[in-house]
Amino acid sequence: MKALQQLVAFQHDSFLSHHKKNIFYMPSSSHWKKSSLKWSFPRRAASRPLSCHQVFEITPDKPAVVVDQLCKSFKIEKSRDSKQPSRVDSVKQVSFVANQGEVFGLLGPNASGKTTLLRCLATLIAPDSGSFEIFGVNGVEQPWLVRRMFGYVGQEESFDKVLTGREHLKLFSDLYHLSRQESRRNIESVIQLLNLEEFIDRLTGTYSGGIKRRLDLAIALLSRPPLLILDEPSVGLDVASRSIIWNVLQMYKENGGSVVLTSHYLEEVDILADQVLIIEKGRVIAQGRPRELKESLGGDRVTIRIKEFTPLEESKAALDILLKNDWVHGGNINLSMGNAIELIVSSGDMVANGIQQILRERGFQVFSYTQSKPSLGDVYLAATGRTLLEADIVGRDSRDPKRMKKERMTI
Ligand SMILES: Nc1ncnc2c1ncn2[C@@H]1O[C@H](COP(=O)(O)OP(=O)(O)OP(=O)(O)O)[C@@H](O)[C@H]1O
Repeated sequence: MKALQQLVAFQHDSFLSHHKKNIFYMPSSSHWKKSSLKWSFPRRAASRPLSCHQVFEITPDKPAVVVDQLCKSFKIEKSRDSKQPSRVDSVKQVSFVANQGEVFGLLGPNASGKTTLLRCLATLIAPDSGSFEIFGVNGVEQPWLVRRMFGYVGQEESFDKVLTGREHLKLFSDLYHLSRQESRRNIESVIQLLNLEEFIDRLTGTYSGGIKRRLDLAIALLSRPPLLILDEPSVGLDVASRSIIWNVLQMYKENGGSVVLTSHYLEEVDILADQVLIIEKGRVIAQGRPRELKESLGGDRVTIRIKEFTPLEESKAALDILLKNDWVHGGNINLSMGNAIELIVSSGDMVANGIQQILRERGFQVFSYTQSKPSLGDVYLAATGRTLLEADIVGRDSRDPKRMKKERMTI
């Protein structure tokens, strides 16, 4: 069923096989060198009206994605005596621009609206209001056209257990209307690229989560789209699969591809994304280049643990003492890190000695002390007053997995 949903989103595409005058991107890594696949992005003559089999031109002056004031809410089922509202506003007036040749990261805790936003972009659900463009084509007015421009990897599993990985790739290459030669060449290339040789002729029902995710990405890359839309591409993966996926995304970008991905891994967004949009409860709370966002906070970040697991009262008492110094600009207790004290302080080595001395004079031990430049986690904390992990726990509680699963099955 899930496979079918994904297939339906892509079955229109015969245009890819029509291009002969494409730009070719020759990959540089060893993966890509051994691969015969050249990354080719389709072109369109801008003056011509677009039709189902029209040739596209991805003009360099158009951003990959422009989202303008997008809103999406859902009706929720509830018990008669429930005091909850009957609708949930999943995405509230979100706007952003994702440039061509860049990775755009949507970062947010559970239930913040990331998947809903991506499903709107992937034309799987229609927004209630607002609009979006993909390479200059309006996705609300012409969803059948924008579907040809991206590969989509959703969060849910989308494989038929009784087919092998190779059979899935063949099925999708038929749905993309790739010529026999293109199909053979592209299938071999994506298998090599995602290191799938060992698994590709086994039934997908026997695959681990990491291999399934790699096959998902292989399918998304099969038609060589200029844009990838990826919902948490590395969630729950082992280190090896995660690094393969990260490498492939880096290469894809270096070769001119554009990516919009969601994540609630700060590290993933920091490593991969050129631009980041932080979203909470459906609203944009911060947006920019990761470095600029971090630098805008100023000062250093200090994390202190009084004990390995400090009682909350003890951490609070120590925090109160430290906040009295004018070189401490702010602080909080990180409950998800054993009640560690987190501070924003003036930069400099003197601070480290000062803090530890003050704590010892007041009878506190210092189990561990780290001082660093601000991270994306600090950007999130500064914008919301809580850590991403704390927000994740709250968000997880507000979800109704059964309802969401049912919804996804019926779209
Ligand atoms: N089909 C649906 N029906 C009702 N509510 C929904 C539906 N889809 C999403 N929601 C609600 O919208 C909010 C945002 O959900 P969404 O899945 O977009 O968040 P998310 O940031 O992707 O979360 P996660 O990281 O856990 O996947 C949640 O409160 C969720 O319960």
